[in-house]
Amino acid sequence: MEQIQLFAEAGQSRGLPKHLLEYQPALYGSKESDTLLQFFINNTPWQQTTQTLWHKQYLTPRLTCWYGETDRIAGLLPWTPELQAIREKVEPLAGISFNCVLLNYYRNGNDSVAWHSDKESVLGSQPTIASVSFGQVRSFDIRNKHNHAEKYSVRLEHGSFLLMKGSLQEDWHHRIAKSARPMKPRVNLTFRRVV
Ligand SMILES: O=C(O)CCC(=O)C(=O)O
Ligand SMILES: [Fe+2]
Repeated sequence: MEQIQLFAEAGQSRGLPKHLLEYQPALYGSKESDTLLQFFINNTPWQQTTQTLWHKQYLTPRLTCWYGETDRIAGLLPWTPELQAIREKVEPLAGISFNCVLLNYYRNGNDSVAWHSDKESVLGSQPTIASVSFGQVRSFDIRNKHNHAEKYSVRLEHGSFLLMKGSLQEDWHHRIAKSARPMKPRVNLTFRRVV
């Protein structure tokens, strides 16, 4: 029997469930990825929101910004040419169209996103989400909600593409963990379709 491979050095761990995640390392070449990383860092009106945990408010440990064109979410900024271009590149790979995108800015290893799934009702059941990453390679971990021992990790490289689909949001949690090692900035874009 094959053993689950955890935390591969780069790219996707062996045995990554293909019906849940599709990984493509170089959607963008490294020069273009450098330009896009700097562009998004410098030209996005980043916000640090708050989260409530056990009746106490905490700053979300990363910066975020929403863009798109749906009435179902308030306060979306209009698409920019740069985001439109990326959207047009990922839509054929995803096989669906997207109407909003969440930008995440992880400034260093202390920035993170805790275990969660993206299963807001506005995304419908079994949403397909396209994720594009620029900058520091970070580990994207998934673990089965019903069996935490079942887990995988993908190292999301500069310019990479990851498609989340099927029952990923229903049956699995995902996260970008903090790192004790020094980490350079990373920007991630998750394209979603609000229905
Ligand atoms: O930064 C990432 O790769 C994941 C971000 C994420 O999970 C989200 O935006 O919901
Ligand atoms: Fe997520």
